[in-house]
Amino acid sequence: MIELNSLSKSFGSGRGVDNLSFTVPEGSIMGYVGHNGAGKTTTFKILTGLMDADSGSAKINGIEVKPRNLKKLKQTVGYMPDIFGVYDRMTVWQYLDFFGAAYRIPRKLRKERIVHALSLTRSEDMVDYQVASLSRGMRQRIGLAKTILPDPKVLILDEPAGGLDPQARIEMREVVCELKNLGKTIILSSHILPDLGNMCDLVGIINKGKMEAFGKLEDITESLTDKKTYDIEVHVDDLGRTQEFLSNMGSVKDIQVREQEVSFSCNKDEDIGAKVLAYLIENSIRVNSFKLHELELEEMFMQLAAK
Ligand SMILES: Nc1ncnc2c1ncn2[C@@H]1O[C@H](COP(=O)(O)OP(=O)(O)OP(=O)(O)O)[C@@H](O)[C@H]1O
Repeated sequence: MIELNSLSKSFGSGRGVDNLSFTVPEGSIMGYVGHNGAGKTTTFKILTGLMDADSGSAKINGIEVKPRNLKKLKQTVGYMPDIFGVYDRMTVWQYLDFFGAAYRIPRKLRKERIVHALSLTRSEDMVDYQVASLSRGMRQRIGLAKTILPDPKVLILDEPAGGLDPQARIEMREVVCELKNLGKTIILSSHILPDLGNMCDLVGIINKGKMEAFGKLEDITESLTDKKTYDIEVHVDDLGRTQEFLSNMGSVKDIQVREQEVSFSCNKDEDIGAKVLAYLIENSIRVNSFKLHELELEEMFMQLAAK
């Protein structure tokens, strides 16, 4: 479990983080979302003991984040920074073996751990590759393999999918979900917002050092909207009539027409979707699809960041 309690850090005139409090239960994934400079890396550096907070406190699996607990924290937390050094002249195996030794994993156990880390990150094929020759996606996977070598219970991953193409992002997401299935507690930051929506149990949206929203994605979405929006796809010849019917219905507002789609909104508490659909069908409108518009993480983020 990761617990932050009124954590603050400022850099002179710089912002850092301001009064952050949140809890990530054991075995869950939290997605940490924010623009560049929002305060994600600062949070991570404080949690991993690389930087001291000005005030507030934090605990990871019951261990207080304090300089005197640094050794215990290192055994509990694996941190993958957004930019990490790779030792270009080594092969992947040498690289992992080097870090395994640095983590003081006994030589006998090291081989087994490296094989396991390579298998979890689907990097077995790369063992003999020179680190210098790896693509960005491969490097990220090797970086993650290195992070999980000492088998930490908690993982803090700064932009693990940063700069990856869509296929590599999907693979990274699958690897992270597998780590969760092994019982790890994970915080990861990302700018790839839709990816986070699918995999995270909790989402935190940070803006200018302050947590603007934290919780389950559905709950954040719910709290952000005071209206419901429906998207209706109709036959192209029925667009005009659909618009006309909708504008004659009470409670319907914000009607918009785009290509083959018409959207409209109503108050959050009003349940008029079924009524509108029945009305359109009774009037021979050829409805291809009729659905409630889910607020995308991206849209939500833009709303909060615009504050
Ligand atoms: N060492 C430092 N000295 C001065 N200001 C800093 C320092 N580290 C961070 N900051 C400032 O604190 C704020 C938060 O930075 P941080 O790196 O935590 O953001 P971030 O959300 O991780 O951004 P990115 O996505 O670009 O990594 C920024 O305004 C940054 O300029």
